[in-house]
Amino acid sequence: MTQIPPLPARPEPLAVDPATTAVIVIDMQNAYASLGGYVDLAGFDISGAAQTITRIAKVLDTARASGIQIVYLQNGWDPDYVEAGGPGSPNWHKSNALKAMRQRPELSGKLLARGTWDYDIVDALKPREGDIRVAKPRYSAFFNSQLDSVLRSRGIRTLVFVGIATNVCVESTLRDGFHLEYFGVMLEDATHQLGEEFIQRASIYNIEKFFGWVSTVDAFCDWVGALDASAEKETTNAL
Ligand SMILES: NC(=O)N/C=C\C(=O)O
Repeated sequence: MTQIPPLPARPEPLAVDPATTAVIVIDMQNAYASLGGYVDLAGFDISGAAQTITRIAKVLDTARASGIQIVYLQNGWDPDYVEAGGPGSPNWHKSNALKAMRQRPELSGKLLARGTWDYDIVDALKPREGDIRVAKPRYSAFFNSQLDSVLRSRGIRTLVFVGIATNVCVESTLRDGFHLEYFGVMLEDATHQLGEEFIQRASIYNIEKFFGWVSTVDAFCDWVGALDASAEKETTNAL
């Protein structure tokens, strides 16, 4: 029986079984990754998003080809924003999408509402057959969502994170996953921050030091490729 090599990661290589691993795609929606989407309209620099999309596409192609489960998260609310909460919710006060719509009423109903272009996953990363989609109404994908039961019912133990934004929904979800006993690995070059570059480094530090492991797109894809090659060799030898 083939030994599964550990996934190269920082601060140390991590024992990962691809059969109990999911790639978690955080909020790769037009809102976060396209010009004219919510974060662009709210004044954030999204010039790094195009490169992030290309790298995520490589991770997803590799994962799909070797049967690793992919779970897409989609951030947002119903078209009437009931799920966003009213003034009694900190989300009403802190969500820059809700603030932008209050300041610019012409945007009302257009940002992060299910059924809008803003809410949709970007064209280059559309989910395929076999991928799972989970809706999330808050930064952490574990809150008020089906994520935990979707993962636990499939025996998933390791979460490989890609998506936007590193310092908000990616880090929030990885942290909550840690507290729920999931092993979280962030592919640093398949994520992008909201805010200045030092913010990305701060999240990487936090994850590496306290909440999980940090790896890269190439390291992950090479690791998957090596697993596939050794499984193929084993099959050939058994014939
Ligand atoms: N997907 C995210 O990280 N979102 C960050 C901010 C927001 O949704 O307002």
